Amino acid sequence: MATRAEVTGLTLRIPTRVAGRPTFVHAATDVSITLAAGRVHALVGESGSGKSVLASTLTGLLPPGTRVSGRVVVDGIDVTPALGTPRHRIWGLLRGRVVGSVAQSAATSFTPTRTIGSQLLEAIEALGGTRSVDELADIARLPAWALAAYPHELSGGLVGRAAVAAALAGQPSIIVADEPTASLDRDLAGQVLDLLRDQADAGASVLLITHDVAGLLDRAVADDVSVMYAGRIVERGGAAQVWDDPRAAYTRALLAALPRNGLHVVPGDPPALTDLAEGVRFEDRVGGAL
Ligand SMILES: Nc1ncnc2c1ncn2[C@@H]1O[C@H](COP(=O)(O)OP(=O)(O)OP(=O)(O)O)[C@@H](O)[C@H]1O
Repeated sequence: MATRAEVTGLTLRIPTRVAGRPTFVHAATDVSITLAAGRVHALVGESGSGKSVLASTLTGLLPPGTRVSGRVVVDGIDVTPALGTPRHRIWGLLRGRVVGSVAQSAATSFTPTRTIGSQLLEAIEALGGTRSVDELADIARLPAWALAAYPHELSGGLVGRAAVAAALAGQPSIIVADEPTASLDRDLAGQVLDLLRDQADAGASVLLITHDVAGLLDRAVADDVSVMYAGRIVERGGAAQVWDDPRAAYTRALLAALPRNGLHVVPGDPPALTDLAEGVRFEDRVGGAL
């Protein structure tokens, strides 16, 4: 199975200020993750655990001044030296063409005053894609009338599918989808997840960032799962193993919070990632509640 992207021992510290005092957000600590051809890798964890920042290393969009150690290889290219330089020419070659992004908020990723079809055409031309707008629409199961529509005329599900179509305009081999189902109901979310699954089945490597564990389970969409807590990967493995036999207390807590498992809300609050103590663990958060 070909490796499409590999993150190894990645630590990210984002400069920020708390009460006027300069400090760092511990967004990622010693993170390793592998994206392989033909597979959907789900990255799950509560809000603020560092999932989006980690994903932005694949597109070179880290916050300015982020301190980086570790290694990121995309499509065989070691992009580590370019991680802090969003305008580095390597990102112009990779963004959209090798790494396609499905935005967190699909609706706002389109210009409101232009039709979906014209924006897809523009993306294809800008990225030198060889698929036509109709082909993209076909892959994303967008009806023909949706191409002539303005973004606000489409339902959430259709905008979600249009966002997947846009991400595919440059025929990327890696697709990063950051909460692509965030504002969708269960059926519509399922349609978007199915599209991403189709892309993996056609050979792409998909990084699917979500806190919707129920949606992942319903569609059996993921092959691999990494669970992130406070900037660290606390569990990784094949989806069946992680869901059926979770090793980490945090994974068990996420699963117990699902309605089907009794809706046991994850106890306590996620830690702030500023001035995070070294080696902070979920077990410390819940104390004797486990
Ligand atoms: N530009 C930035 N400057 C300072 N801190 C940032 C910046 N971007 C993200 N962070 C911080 O990095 C940490 C991780 O954020 P991130 O968005 O990656 O979490 P997440 O797991 O994706 O959560 P969500 O699902 O809410 O997006 C948070 O503490 C966030 O406040």
